[in-house]
Amino acid sequence: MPLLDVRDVTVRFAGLTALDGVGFAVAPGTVHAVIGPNGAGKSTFFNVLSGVYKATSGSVRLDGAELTALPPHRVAALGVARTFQNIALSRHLPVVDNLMLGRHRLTRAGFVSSGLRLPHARREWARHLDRVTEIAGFVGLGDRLGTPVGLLPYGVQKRVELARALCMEPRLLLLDEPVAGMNGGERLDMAELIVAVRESLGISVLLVEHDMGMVMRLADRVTVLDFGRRIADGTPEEVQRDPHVVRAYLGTSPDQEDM
Ligand SMILES: Nc1ncnc2c1ncn2[C@@H]1O[C@H](COP(=O)(O)OP(=O)(O)OP(=O)(O)O)[C@@H](O)[C@H]1O
Repeated sequence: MPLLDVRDVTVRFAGLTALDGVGFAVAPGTVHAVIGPNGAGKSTFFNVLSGVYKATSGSVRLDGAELTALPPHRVAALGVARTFQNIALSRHLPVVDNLMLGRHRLTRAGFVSSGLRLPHARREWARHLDRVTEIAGFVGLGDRLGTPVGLLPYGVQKRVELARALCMEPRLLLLDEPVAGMNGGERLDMAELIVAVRESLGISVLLVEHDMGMVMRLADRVTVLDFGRRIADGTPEEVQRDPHVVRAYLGTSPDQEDM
């Protein structure tokens, strides 16, 4: 059974069909990319998956559970965590606080609101801090826990965002343009980290990305959207050869073009 099963999803905004009957499946333990030219519907799709937009019709299931009508916090509780195109972190807070906020939905005592007055809240906080420290080490932020996020280089901030999503202990991680705005070295580091997330943690990754080199290297499977429709779905090699895809990208070969 696929981890994520997307069927016939349509999203209409007053007069405009942003997604038109899109379907595909994400297998457990894989990296799956969604690509497409500007305006193809990729962000809309991510917003449907994370509960920010409601699909006009169609269904999205995670391990059989229907996500389609759920608000974002319920989708997150079922195990879908996401990062954003533009960094969405508290810049003045240290890395550790940003990561602890990522754990909030997992807390029973609600250590943030209880202000650590109760012993069981303090114990729970310590347990979460251990796990946050472990995750920070995993993404290479072990020595940055006390640094305010705003003082970190851009590429490192993107890692903090990914770490915060991991702190939610997701089964599926949605990455919205994880290497946008990064330099070459930062891109390679991020690619390595995404592979590690899949291989060491066994978490499935669904990413939207414009950097074709990255997509072709990383993804096990690629779904291509154009004008809200799915025009191709397959391995990176299959998709690169697909004439619909080549045409959608204005006749250029996808592996030659940073779209
Ligand atoms: N909230 C909204 N209200 C109205 N139209 C919207 C809304 N969000 C997206 N759209 C429209 O839906 C279409 C798909 O947009 P979307 O942002 O999903 O594409 P995209 O593939 O993510 O593009 P890009 O690569 O430029 O980020 C576009 O025509 C866009 O203008």
